[in-house]
Amino acid sequence: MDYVLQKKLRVWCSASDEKWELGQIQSISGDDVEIHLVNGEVLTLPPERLLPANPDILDGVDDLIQMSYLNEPSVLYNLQYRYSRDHIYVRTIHQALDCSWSTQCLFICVLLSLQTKAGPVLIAINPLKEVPLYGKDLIRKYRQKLTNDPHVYAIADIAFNEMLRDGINQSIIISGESGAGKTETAKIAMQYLAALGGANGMESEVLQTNVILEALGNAKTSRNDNSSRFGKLIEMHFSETGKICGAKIQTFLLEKSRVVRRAPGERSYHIFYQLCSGASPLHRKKLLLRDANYYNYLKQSACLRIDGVDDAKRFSSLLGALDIVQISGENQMELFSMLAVVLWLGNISFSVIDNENHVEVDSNEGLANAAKLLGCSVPQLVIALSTRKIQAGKENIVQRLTLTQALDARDALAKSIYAHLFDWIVEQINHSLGTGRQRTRRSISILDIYGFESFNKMALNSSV
Ligand SMILES: Nc1ncnc2c1ncn2[C@@H]1O[C@H](COP(=O)(O)OP(=O)(O)OP(=O)(O)O)[C@@H](O)[C@H]1O
Repeated sequence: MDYVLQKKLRVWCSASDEKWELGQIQSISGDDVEIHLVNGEVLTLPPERLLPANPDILDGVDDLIQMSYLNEPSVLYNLQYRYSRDHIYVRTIHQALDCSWSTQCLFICVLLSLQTKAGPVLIAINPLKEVPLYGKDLIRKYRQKLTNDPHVYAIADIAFNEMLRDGINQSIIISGESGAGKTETAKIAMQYLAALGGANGMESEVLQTNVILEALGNAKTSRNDNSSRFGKLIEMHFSETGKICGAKIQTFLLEKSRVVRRAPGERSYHIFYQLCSGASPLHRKKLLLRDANYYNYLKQSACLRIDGVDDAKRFSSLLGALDIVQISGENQMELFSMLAVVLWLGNISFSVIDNENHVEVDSNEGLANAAKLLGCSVPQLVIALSTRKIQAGKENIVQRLTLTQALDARDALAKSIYAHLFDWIVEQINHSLGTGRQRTRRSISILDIYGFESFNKMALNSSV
């Protein structure tokens, strides 16, 4: 900073705690530094409120390491400079990731290609609009090294080449706040790897898994219309020649409570709305299906639609993806009927029958349809939802549940069915993608998970 003061260079001024302003030092008198801001204002501040700014020749550099000063305002200015020109990617290295600014930038994803140590890092700022940065032509350019611009493709390319060259598995970690663009970024990386390793149709199977996982594991939240409510690790396996020969998906921490409860304005998992609006008349009849607004679990948060999203169309894409991933027609029907069970469970109600708040199950359509789809009798479901068995000595005593307990039991059953369904579909996908059949020791894993936004708590070297 002494040098900057001496030479009267450009500085960042922190006049208030929230905002940094760019200016040029005009004069120094004791502890007072007079700065002319870019907007014409003149400020007088002590040196500790100033940080050195980079010369304007470095405005918008595509690698943060090229910057002379790597302080918070300089980095944020660089990101904003590039972002306003639709350059949403910036390269850096993990040592340069300073938690003071990285946790403050809302829309940031970081990709790491790890071998035994942390590899290159890419910062992506969500454009929240279509940008002309993707597609076959660009994939070819990155593949043929015709461009060196920072990009997810470049990161995937490094991972791919290192895997092939050294025969060592690679990992790409994607981190960022909700809505930062993690899932989209993971898909872009997968598309690049699929284009490189495409051979026998396995690549389209791998890509279609996203459609299925998003239908079952994503939902509209207040921050993101397509928020992943689970974490996932996708392992793509390659042959010695770099062809995709299998994949394995691991999922973590599905938000089960969303099935039965959520904040107003948010939705449950997309698949429920897709099923209700897209199922064929035959499916509707078999599944005893009604419209989404008929189901308590869906209508409670007063949000049945997402602007610009056609749930029926998405359902037809889902059916296509289930076929491509080779989920049999029978298994698809099992999946849909269990989803219908969950919906009907939410319509089951209870009546208090005594002054101790004990209940009996109301005999309604929800009860009859849930029992029918579950393949049990109505009395069996009534017992399961309104009573519990307690062992007293050698005897089993059956106790009626109170209203709160019965509602909890019903919701717990719905959540448990959904969570098992989610795990089951992932198992089916893994089976179809040939997990474990070939151990090639060549894989690229892509981790897309929320909750790693705080880089000061994240040990990059140990997180894979
Ligand atoms: N590269 C991109 N180009 C265009 N739009 C994008 C891009 N990345 C993200 N988006 C937009 O931002 C939205 C949110 O992105 P995404 O769902 O990937 O965020 P996320 O970090 O995975 O959020 P969550 O943690 O809630 O799942 C996307 O639905 C898409 O509209």
